[in-house]
Amino acid sequence: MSTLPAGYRTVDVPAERLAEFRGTDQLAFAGTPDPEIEKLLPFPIRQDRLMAVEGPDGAFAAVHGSYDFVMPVPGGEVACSGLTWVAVRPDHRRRGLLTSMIRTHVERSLDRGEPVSALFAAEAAIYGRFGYGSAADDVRLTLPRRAALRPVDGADALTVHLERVDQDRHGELVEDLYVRAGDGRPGWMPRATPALRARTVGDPPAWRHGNEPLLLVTVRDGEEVRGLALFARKESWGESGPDYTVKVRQASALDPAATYRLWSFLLDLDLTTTVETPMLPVDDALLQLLVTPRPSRRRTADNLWVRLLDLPAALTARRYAAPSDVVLEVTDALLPANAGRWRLAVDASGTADVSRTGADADVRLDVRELGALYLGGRSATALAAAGLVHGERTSLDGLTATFGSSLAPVCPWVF
Ligand SMILES: CC(=O)SCCNC(=O)CCNC(=O)[C@H](O)C(C)(C)COP(=O)(O)OP(=O)(O)OC[C@H]1O[C@@H](n2cnc3c(N)ncnc32)[C@H](O)[C@@H]1OP(=O)(O)O
Repeated sequence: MSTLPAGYRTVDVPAERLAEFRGTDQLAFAGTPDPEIEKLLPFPIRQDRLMAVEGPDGAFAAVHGSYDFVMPVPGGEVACSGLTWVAVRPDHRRRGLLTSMIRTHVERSLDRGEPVSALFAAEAAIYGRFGYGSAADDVRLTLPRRAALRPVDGADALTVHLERVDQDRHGELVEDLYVRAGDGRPGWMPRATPALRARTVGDPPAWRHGNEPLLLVTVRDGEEVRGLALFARKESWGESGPDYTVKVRQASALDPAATYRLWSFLLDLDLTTTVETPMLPVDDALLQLLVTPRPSRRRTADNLWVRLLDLPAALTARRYAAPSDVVLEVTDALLPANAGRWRLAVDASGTADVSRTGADADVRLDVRELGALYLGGRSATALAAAGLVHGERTSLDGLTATFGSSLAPVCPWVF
């Protein structure tokens, strides 16, 4: 059902209108057209997953797209429609164009058999109204040079190698280490296409903001790469000498020794005084290794927002941490098929059976909060303390235990 004002219509985006799609996005985000970026980095979204809204003059007034991710979830994975490139021209905003695009997005995602959608929110206040719940946080640390790490056996035997990043040669290696280091962590989206991998290692001059060209450091056990980081230094000279900053784009390690070796290299580069980490999960090994876990600066932010589109398919796609037999009463203003009472029966193996029931509800919540719980990074008990979930304390604690994940969810790159 369209909510568009008169004169507007939803349209596909043919190849010949890709420049107009980009231009609409740039108008909304104050972006600058850059042919060099377009040459170096192929457009990352499949043509058939781009949509636009035409205004009364026939030009694009709003656009959006989605990635076809396979998102890790606790104990499994799920087809996930990664909403992105959402943009409404400033001269067409607050007329319901986003609201209409969200309807298009959820309908098309469901038609493709994608039970879940996820996104990064440009502004955190936008997406809750559409049933997206804040499902993960990330932390970024600013660390002083030589921040000490607790020692790890075996780290001294590892070697480090430094080279400039080569976009053509290094994409596969960087992605391979990234996926293996993720180790099934919920939300850890793979960069499955060549276009996304190109962005991971891409280094167009317009992205550098005064940094040197991107570097790759690998940590090796003999010839085997056990860890790597993408980073660049920013030159700066103060009154008392060099004051460079190390900006780390990605850091991936396969074991504690490689983690130690990688970060001890990044934390003690000559001429530098400050190291900025990439987005890290809230339980990242670096946070455990720091002798003084009080960085110069620690910023915690909302990471993935998750929306259940097909409730039973989404809930059965993941495994659960504890057996359960609970009745959930769910509200969903946008997708009534998800609303009502559902029995979530989890067996000893963590496998769920989800079915409609007429039984009394143990826990009442909106689909937004179910999305927040989905990746295992939120507590039903804590959400209830904020008045967002309702039920007896034993039911809430049980739900918290059932939905929990041993690894905190995060996606360490923005899509
Ligand atoms: C996943 C991503 O791609 S995130 C990127 C989102 N894009 C941007 O931030 C780019 C700049 N901004 C824009 O393009 C637009 O202003 C958008 C997409 C944020 C909103 O588009 P609009 O067409 O104006 O939204 P629409 O008119 O459908 O508003 C729906 C509701 O959301 C609210 N809303 C919209 N944007 C915001 C916001 N930034 N903060 C808080 N509320 C918002 C509206 O007030 C409205 O509320 P109501 O239903 O109570 O009246």
